[in-house]
Amino acid sequence: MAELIDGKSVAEGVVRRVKALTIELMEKGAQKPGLAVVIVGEDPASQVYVASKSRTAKECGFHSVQHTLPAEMSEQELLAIIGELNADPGINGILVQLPLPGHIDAGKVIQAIAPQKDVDGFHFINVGKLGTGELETAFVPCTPAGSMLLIERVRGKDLSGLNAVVVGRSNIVGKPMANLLLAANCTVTVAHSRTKDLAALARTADILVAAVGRPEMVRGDWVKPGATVIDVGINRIAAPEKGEGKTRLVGDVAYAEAAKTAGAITPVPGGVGPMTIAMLMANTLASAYLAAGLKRPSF
Ligand SMILES: Nc1nc(=O)c2c([nH]1)NC[C@@H]1CN(c3ccc(C(=O)N[C@@H](CCC(=O)O)C(=O)O)cc3)C=[N+]21
Repeated sequence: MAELIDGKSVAEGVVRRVKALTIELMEKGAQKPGLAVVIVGEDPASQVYVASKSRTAKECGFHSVQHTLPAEMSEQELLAIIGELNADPGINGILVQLPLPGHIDAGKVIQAIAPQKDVDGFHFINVGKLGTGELETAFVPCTPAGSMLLIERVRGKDLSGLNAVVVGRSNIVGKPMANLLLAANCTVTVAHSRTKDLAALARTADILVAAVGRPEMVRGDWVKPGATVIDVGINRIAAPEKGEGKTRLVGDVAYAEAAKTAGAITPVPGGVGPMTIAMLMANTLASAYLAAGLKRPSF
């Protein structure tokens, strides 16, 4: 049976360290790290995540502001708010919750965020830094950054020569994940919906990352014995066994099957999800350290 990778507990450790480093920063005379979370519209799932981000920011000792804006607001109004946050010296990190309503160009909004406050790591400057290995000053997207910390817990920091297969090629997870694994000396393959014989490819992976958004797509017989399996998916599916109208969360990996063969595997919930929020705090802290002219702490 695979080792269960406890993302919740690793995330709690990251938050504890952020909290301690926030105190150290303030002892040096700098101001509190400030995080602004912007949410447009009333999507209930988004509301839950945003509330959790604001709560964790407070727990870290941050200055935390939340802008909850009406779904009908114009792109221009949103860009004006981003401009104000860019200019506000009390704010080190800006996160605009995605998805945005259809009449707002998300790409335009993301590129309007000052790169040094882009704690999601979605701005071209940060994408380019990750792609060229400028990891000292890049902001790395939170989900792949958190996944990488979990992989390092199992396999150490140098992943030289390991085969990594990333299933999914999104800008938010798959591509940055592939770049991080490459920077750690893995041999990386990025698979997607057009990949031929995905199961056979997955079976070559010492590190298998599933980030496709398809419930339980990765089956037990896709997993190489001893592999480290990172399940990025969070899918809510019907759970009639729990009662009529009930739902449950599952990942992109069929957990019970995969856990028989894997060496280590992340659960859903309690795996990558909590790490995403913890790394948002770590990125905001890093931004505050850099703004104060200090070396950014590593995680
Ligand atoms: N600009 C932007 N940045 C994001 O990072 C971002 C976003 N937009 N939009 C939405 C997604 C989603 N996301 C999650 C964060 C934590 C959990 C999490 O903590 N999940 C828990 C449980 C969740 C539950 O019970 O519903 C877990 O996996 O254990 C999930 C999802 C960040 N996102």
